[in-house]
Amino acid sequence: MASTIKNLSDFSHIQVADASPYTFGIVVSQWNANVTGALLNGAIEGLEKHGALPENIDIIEVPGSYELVAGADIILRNKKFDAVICLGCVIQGETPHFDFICDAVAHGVANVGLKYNKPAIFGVLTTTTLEQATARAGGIHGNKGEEAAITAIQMATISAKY
Ligand SMILES: Nc1c(NC[C@H](O)[C@H](O)[C@H](O)CO)[nH]c(=O)[nH]c1=O
Ligand SMILES: CC(=O)[C@@H](O)COP(=O)(O)O
Repeated sequence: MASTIKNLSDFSHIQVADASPYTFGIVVSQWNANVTGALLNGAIEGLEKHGALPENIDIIEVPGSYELVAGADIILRNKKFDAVICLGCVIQGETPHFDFICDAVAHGVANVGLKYNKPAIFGVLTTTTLEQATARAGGIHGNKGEEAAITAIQMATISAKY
């Protein structure tokens, strides 16, 4: 398995840019709040560790991961963030509902970034178990929220150059 015993959030191999010039929007879903709360903490820590100013980080909550796209659209329509981070946790149940949500959110986040010409980062866990989710929200496999924050910084830096 690709992620077996690996910390997926190890960024020691890259030079992360200075985040202080940039503004960030974070949209976080309330479903599986224990997990998404840990993702949010990881994202905030990741941004501030690399210089992002607390006053340059706006956070909004939405009900579920499906609403992350609408939330990102709303904040991008009202404020020119340098990047938006979408954080959620979708855990598979008994029906294909999981597949529809994950597909809609993945494509929706990509499309909202293109719509506003801003980096929109997909920081959504899509797991078959709660244990897999917690392992990726500050557990043995790192923190997907921190990963999303680093990605947002790097993409905001690239976007600012072109
Ligand atoms: N089952 C999960 C959901 N379901 C709710 C949807 O995201 C959405 O809010 C609803 O379909 C109304 O539009 N959401 C998650 O974030 N995680 C889940 O595991
Ligand atoms: C991902 C979901 O919406 C999931 O929690 C729904 O569970 P189920 O497929 O058993 O209805």
